[in-house]
Amino acid sequence: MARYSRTEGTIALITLSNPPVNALGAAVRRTITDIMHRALTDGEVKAVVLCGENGTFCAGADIREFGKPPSGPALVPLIHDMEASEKPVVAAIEGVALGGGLEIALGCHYRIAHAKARLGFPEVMLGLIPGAGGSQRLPRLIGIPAALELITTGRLVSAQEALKLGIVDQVVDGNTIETAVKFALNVIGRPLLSRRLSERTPAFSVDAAAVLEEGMARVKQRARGAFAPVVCVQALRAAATLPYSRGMETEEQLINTLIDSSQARALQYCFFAQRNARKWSLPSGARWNNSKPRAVHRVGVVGLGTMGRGITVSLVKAGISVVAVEMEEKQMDLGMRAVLGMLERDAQRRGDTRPPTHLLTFTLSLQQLGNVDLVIEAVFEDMALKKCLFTELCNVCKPSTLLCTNTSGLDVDALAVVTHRRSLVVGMHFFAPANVMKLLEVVCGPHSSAEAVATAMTLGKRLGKVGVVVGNCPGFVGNRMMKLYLDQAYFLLEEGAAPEQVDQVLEEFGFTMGIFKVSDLSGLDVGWRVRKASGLIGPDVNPKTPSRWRQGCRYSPLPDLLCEQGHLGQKSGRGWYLYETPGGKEPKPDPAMHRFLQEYRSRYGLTPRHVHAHEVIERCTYAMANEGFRILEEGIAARAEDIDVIYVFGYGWPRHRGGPMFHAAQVGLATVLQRLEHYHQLHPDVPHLQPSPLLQRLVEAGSPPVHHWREHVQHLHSYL
Ligand SMILES: CC(C)(COP(=O)(O)OP(=O)(O)OC[C@H]1O[C@@H](n2cnc3c(N)ncnc32)[C@H](O)[C@@H]1OP(=O)(O)O)[C@@H](O)C(=O)NCCC(=O)NCCSC(=O)CC(=O)CCCCCCCCCCCCC(=O)O
Ligand SMILES: NC(=O)C1=CN([C@@H]2O[C@H](COP(=O)(O)OP(=O)(O)OC[C@H]3O[C@@H](n4cnc5c(N)ncnc54)[C@H](O)[C@@H]3O)[C@@H](O)[C@H]2O)C=CC1
Repeated sequence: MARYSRTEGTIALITLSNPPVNALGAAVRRTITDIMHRALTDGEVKAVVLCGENGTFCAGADIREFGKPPSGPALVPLIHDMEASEKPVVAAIEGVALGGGLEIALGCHYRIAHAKARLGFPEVMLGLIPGAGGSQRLPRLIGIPAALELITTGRLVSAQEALKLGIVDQVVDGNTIETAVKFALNVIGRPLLSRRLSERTPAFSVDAAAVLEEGMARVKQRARGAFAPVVCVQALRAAATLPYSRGMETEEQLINTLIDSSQARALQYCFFAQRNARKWSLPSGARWNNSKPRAVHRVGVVGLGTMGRGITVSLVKAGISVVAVEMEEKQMDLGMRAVLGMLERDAQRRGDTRPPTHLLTFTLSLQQLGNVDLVIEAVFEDMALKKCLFTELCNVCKPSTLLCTNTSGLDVDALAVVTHRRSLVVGMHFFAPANVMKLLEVVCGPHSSAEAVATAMTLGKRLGKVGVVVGNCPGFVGNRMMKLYLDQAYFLLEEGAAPEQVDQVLEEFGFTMGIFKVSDLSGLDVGWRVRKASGLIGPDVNPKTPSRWRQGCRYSPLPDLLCEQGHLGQKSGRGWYLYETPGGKEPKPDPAMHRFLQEYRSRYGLTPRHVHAHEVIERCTYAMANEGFRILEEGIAARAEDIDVIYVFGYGWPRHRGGPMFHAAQVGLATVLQRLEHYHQLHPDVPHLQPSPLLQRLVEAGSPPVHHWREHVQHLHSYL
């Protein structure tokens, strides 16, 4: 919990000890409070050094305790007593000093940090503000503008940046604790008044008022409905305008508005869901912690289009050699320029003079893949083409090479069976732009070996991705749910809504972008090709089939009609919205689209009605969650948390709403069930609105918490 020892005769050394990150659980707070008191009252002790065990100072509050009844002493009195002491207290910061950990360090009179340490207030990412004086002390130390930026974004700073900002007094490369002890010996007896941050007054100028006002406007715009960033600005305003003691009262009032909020719960859920996603397991019993990944030094990327380029950039940035293969000269040239441009811009941003281009080889010949450890295929979404390629790759690559596909929804097993190395085939489904988006679905089929899954997950981690292992089915998890979301959005247009109305509601809910803007951005032709390939449109459709009916259920031909007219989205200057030029980025509501929708509705005898915002949200999000329950039941996702991680990191789902499954739980499963029943009654030709059996069973079981849903899956399936 925390250890007390004496060194150099007069120095008390207090070591936090709560692996893995020395989080400040109740027991730790109790111990540290007791031993700090002992150190501060022991006449023989002249100074105190506070450090953490195993190279980590402290990652802040124990997040697992949030939401439970409070126990143990609070941090505020401990920090206050420490700061008020006449004995110098020195923080020796290694690893991280985050949240409550940094608040303790700010209560110390001096801070010495190791060169590799990182410091920050990530509370906002958990739906909170620094609640143990951090919002009042940091601005007194580094000024309002810098504190505003750090607290509202949760950004961590390096030791070097912390030194520049004035958060730490010294950065060391060697032994931090020894340096801190020497430092403490040196400062014994010096006056401490100016070292007590609570005694300082932040200069509140007209400038600071403007900074806070601008900060509030910026934060509100970026927050997408999240409360915590806004409350952070309010806390900083208190720091700037009130004496310290009143500022502390305000901080307490403000954190109390957040601590039990549904947003804080959702964000804290996301924190653990993201970490739990790494803990995959397969039906064979293979797991993340008993499966050895293969070493990957050299990767082949086949296809240098939109996805191949981003994947190549991610790999090179992680220091991995890439052999990029295209099928024709012109595409290779375009791809090569795009990749080099992205790397150049990235190097400039980071202040590097040269991008790591020595890691790149561009070629038109698959033969150059003989020596790669892993291939990522990113050619057109065409099964016949991919099968040919996999057969060829099998002949060209060494027998141990893993063959991965970036398909967005095709059958990974069907590709595995054309190879002589089925166990070495997995999906590595990146999201566009692949060098930016964090999500990686690792698609595991019945043949995929644990080693292949472990290698793909480990490679994803090296690339800075959040990997989630999913089973193989059309669209996997993300795109399978996305299809139903899109269907609902099209149906809402048929029934009377406009694209910009649907998007506005979704953006107010917190999505990064409305679904129609996303569709314009990705290109309407992407889905068009998929629908053609799956026989929903094209020559295979019986000419007697009604236009709004396919495969036994309601179908909307709206996107097909737009594609036929060449309205493909941003790239063609027109899609669901109008753009100034082809390639334009600014969507404008399109009067021609409104006329088109009117004509469409009258052609099919649809009477338009006013669609309420709550209906947009309910139909889109409950349809997604309902499919999520089916996905869980089929074992395509192992946990509801995994589905949520996929939506938060790959589809712009608002993190402060936790993901579609968590959202359903927060709304109440009984309500979701009842609303789905209602919508299904109104639209019996839309089978996916029919409540899934798992949802019904969960409601019958009294709506258990998300972590217990898996226990209600009737037949644990063989996928995951
Ligand atoms: C620390 C990291 C940067 C490490 O990253 P990495 O090396 O990549 O490892 P991870 O896989 O992320 O983590 C390893 C392992 O540790 C677990 N873990 C990490 N951090 C925490 C944590 N803070 N609490 C619990 N567990 C943690 C993680 O889950 C992993 O576990 P595993 O999956 O089982 O392996 C990185 O982890 C990170 O960024 N962590 C989060 C840091 C963070 O957000 N800190 C801020 C926390 S909030 C805070 O500190 C606020 C306060 O302290 C203010 C206190 C007042 C607020 C009032 C609250 C009321 C509480 C009740 C009593 C009142 C007490 C009082 O008033 O004082
Ligand atoms: N675009 C997107 O948003 C996403 C696409 N995907 C998937 O990624 C894959 C690639 O998609 P995009 O990059 O969008 O396609 P794209 O059309 O932009 O690029 C495909 C590239 O593959 C090249 N190619 C085709 N056959 C080849 C061959 N035999 N050998 C070498 N190169 C060949 C083409 O010349 C082209 O440059 C598809 O399977 C797609 O479903 C996955 C996630 C998102």
